[in-house]
Amino acid sequence: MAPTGKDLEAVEKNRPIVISGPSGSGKSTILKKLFEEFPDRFGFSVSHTTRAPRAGEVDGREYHFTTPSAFTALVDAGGFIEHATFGGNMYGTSIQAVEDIAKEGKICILDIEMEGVKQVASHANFPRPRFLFLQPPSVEILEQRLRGRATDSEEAIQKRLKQAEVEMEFARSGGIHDKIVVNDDLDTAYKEARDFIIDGK
Ligand SMILES: Nc1ncnc2c1ncn2[C@@H]1O[C@H](COP(=O)(O)OP(=O)(O)OP(=O)(O)O)[C@@H](O)[C@H]1O
Repeated sequence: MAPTGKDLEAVEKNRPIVISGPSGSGKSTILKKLFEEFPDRFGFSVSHTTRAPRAGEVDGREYHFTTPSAFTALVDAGGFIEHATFGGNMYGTSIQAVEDIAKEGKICILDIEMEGVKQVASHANFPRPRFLFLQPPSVEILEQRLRGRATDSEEAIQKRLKQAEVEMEFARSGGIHDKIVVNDDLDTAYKEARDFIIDGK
């Protein structure tokens, strides 16, 4: 569905924030603190996916569950700000889903990976969000944190570290991000991220 002028006005008023950064850089940790401090100010958009719902998942809550043909039709109609295929399933953030958050008077937070960031930044008619990049202090510290999190296999950790180098180079040279926050001391990084998100500083 094409965006309506009125809904995009709401998006322009409550400009979404794109947060990106290597896996393990601390995006979830920072966002958790932000939502604790400001419980009503932000929202996550509901993504579309072609994967089957898992037990307990509700259409329109965890995801908008969609057939591949409906998904492709929405891609062709320019209805996504970003989309990608992972593990054989399509995922995407629709313009409508972001507008739904903005219409509630909330700022939509988009936690997306590098290819998605490029798509959002180059979208033809979606108002430009504000882009925040969260950077680990070093690849060595990132490795320690990924190991400390204990959620990934050795193979996954190596893959994430390699990808982290690519993403950090992209942030340095891409010219997209409005703010880069180095997540060394958590409280300091949180304050910097919050100042950017809340006050635009
Ligand atoms: N400033 C910090 N100092 C020490 N540990 C931290 C800091 N920030 C985050 N961590 C820890 O690093 C690990 C990775 O953080 P987190 O899961 O928030 O990363 P993420 O960017 O959301 O990763 P993913 O993209 O894989 O979801 C977690 O165990 C978290 O507790």
